[in-house]
Amino acid sequence: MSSHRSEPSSPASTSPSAAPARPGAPEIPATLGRHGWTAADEAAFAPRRQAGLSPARVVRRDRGRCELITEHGPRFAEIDRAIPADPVSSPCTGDWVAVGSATLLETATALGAAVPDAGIGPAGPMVMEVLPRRSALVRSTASRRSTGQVLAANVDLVLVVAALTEPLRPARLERLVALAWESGAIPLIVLTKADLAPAGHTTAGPDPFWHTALASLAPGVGVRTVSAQDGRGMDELRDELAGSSPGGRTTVLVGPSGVGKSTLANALAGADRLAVGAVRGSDGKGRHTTVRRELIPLPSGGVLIDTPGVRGIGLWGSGDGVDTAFAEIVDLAATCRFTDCEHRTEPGCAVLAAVEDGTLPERRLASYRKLQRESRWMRTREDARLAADQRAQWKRVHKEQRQLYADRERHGRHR
Ligand SMILES: Nc1nc2c(ncn2[C@@H]2O[C@H](COP(=O)(O)OP(=O)(O)OP(=O)(O)O)[C@@H](O)[C@H]2O)c(=O)[nH]1
Ligand SMILES: [Zn+2]
Repeated sequence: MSSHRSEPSSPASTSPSAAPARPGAPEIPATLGRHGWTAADEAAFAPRRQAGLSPARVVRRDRGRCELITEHGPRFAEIDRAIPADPVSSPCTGDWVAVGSATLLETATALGAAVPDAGIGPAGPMVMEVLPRRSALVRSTASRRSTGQVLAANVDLVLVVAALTEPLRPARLERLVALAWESGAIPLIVLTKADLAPAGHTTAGPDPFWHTALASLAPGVGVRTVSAQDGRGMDELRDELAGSSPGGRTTVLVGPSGVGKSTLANALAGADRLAVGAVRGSDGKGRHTTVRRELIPLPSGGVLIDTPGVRGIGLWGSGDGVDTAFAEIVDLAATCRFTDCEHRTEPGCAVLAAVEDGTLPERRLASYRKLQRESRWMRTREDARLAADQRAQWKRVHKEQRQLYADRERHGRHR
């Protein structure tokens, strides 16, 4: 339902040649440049190139293989067995990977008769290495067997989406913002459906009530007010996503159902997102069927990652389930010598003893600590006095909101 009129032209997305680079900087393959690959990345990759590898970005992860954007366009690739298969180490959407060639025989063995149709070609690509991530959105799992699942990698910007037509939900927003910070990305709150919101929400910022509320629950976090319906705020948002660095930013959308994430993604991505079906490699050799676009280069610059897993991240639980999920550690901790034991260096620590004798996997303790940090952050935010202040604030905000809606209803839908 994109209704924006002007689509800022972007040389990076239309130029068939390599993206412009600083003098002396290595050339960047155009397809990769559109997906965020920079001259600095290329320079760092040089030794791997010399070893015959080439860079690619993971668009989608299927069970046994990946869909990649390579310098020759989209490709399916197998994953080398040397890469650990756990949900943290193995490639996920947004990862940059080093790709080598599998022999036809290996490919054929792995994929059977599907080889020619899958467009793998005579020597299909093989993901040999996941390059170091600069950020990772992780879904923590309560499962004892894993420490979490990486849902998206190398994300720069997390758009925490909320609709102005719904009451502000402080705890949820805080959790999503915390999650964004935790991932290594930068959160940006996007308030949608400004066309339906009370007067006072402008491109420059939300009305004073929301503004005060957001400033206290997400200090230092930018806020954008948009409407995909009438296009307001969209150009500013596009600029934000494009960023100022050559590769543009990689952005994800998070937030509950119905706040307008799909609508926003469509407005940002234009027709690109709707490209469903056969995609032909730029060399004309391979034919690929793209079921769903989950890593989308934006016409105005930057890359959008939009996967169902990422969208819903952080919407379950509230961080206080940590102790339930790690009940055995809580039990052990009850027998530590010191009641305020942090299980780090304290003498008589039952938790460390259990790690020592192998009954508690160290990984599990690390995971517990990570989640505890997150939930401690939440608790700080929920400090009693602050919470009371905030409650009063929300009451004012909601009252004001109701009043504005009521006025609007009375005076018709005009401003
Ligand atoms: N008036 C108005 N309606 C909007 C706007 N953005 C989204 N909507 C409507 O809000 C409803 C929900 O939007 P979606 O984009 O499907 O929301 P979503 O967050 O993607 O929801 P899920 O797909 O369930 O995650 C749809 O009916 C949209 O048409 C907006 O800016 N203005
Ligand atoms: Zn202890």
